[in-house]
Amino acid sequence: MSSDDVLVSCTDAALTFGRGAQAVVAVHGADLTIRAGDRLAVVGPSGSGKSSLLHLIAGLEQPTRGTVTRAASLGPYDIGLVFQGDSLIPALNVAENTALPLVLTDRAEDEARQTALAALALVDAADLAERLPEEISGGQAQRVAAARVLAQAPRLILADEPTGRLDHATGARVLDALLTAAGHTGAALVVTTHDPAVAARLTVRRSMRDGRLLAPEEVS
Ligand SMILES: Nc1ncnc2c1ncn2[C@@H]1O[C@H](COP(=O)(O)OP(=O)(O)OP(=O)(O)O)[C@@H](O)[C@H]1O
Repeated sequence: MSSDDVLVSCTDAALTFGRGAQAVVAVHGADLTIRAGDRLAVVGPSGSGKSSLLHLIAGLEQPTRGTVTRAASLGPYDIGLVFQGDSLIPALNVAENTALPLVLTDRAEDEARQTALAALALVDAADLAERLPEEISGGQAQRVAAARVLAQAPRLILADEPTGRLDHATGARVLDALLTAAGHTGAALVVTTHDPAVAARLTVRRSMRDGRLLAPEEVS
């Protein structure tokens, strides 16, 4: 695989919150290369640093040591985020939220809506299209966030515990949808999870323990 395929590379990338006695090292020098088509699970218990690592990869946090380099060709809309917490815009309904990345990149409104509805159907959320975020549950919001990234068709999908608040069957469906979307576009997919069954669906697994990213465990 040529170096052209490298989307993000982390070299000894560390992230520390706070200073002195209060300092929390969320990520100790992590080395990681993400290439087009990669399917990576970052597995670890709560507090092990998985979200912090994703934030470094996404550029939402700057490393306090080491480097995180993103390919020059990777624009902001080439990275799709499915993150924990409220990421939907309260004043927009579910269909509008899902279509937002497309509208922001100047896609025609009709086309954006059709793409959004198709993406919502893929995660079994088509019936939520006209509801406002305050009218859906946390688990449903997680599915909508997944649909939004499917509609966006980015080159790198970063999903932070995308199945965390979902029952097993719905979680599997969301993961199916993310894998299908990544397969269609050749995007790289990075999923954090504490669930070994979710991790087993991805090609490479890396464990995090106390902020340390362990060596890759590749599976065929
Ligand atoms: N903004 C912050 N300020 C201070 N400490 C933080 C901050 N964000 C995370 N941390 C700390 O960094 C460590 C790693 O947190 P992180 O959220 O990355 O773990 P995680 O593995 O994603 O956990 P979870 O699965 O519960 O989301 C934890 O000790 C956490 O308390």
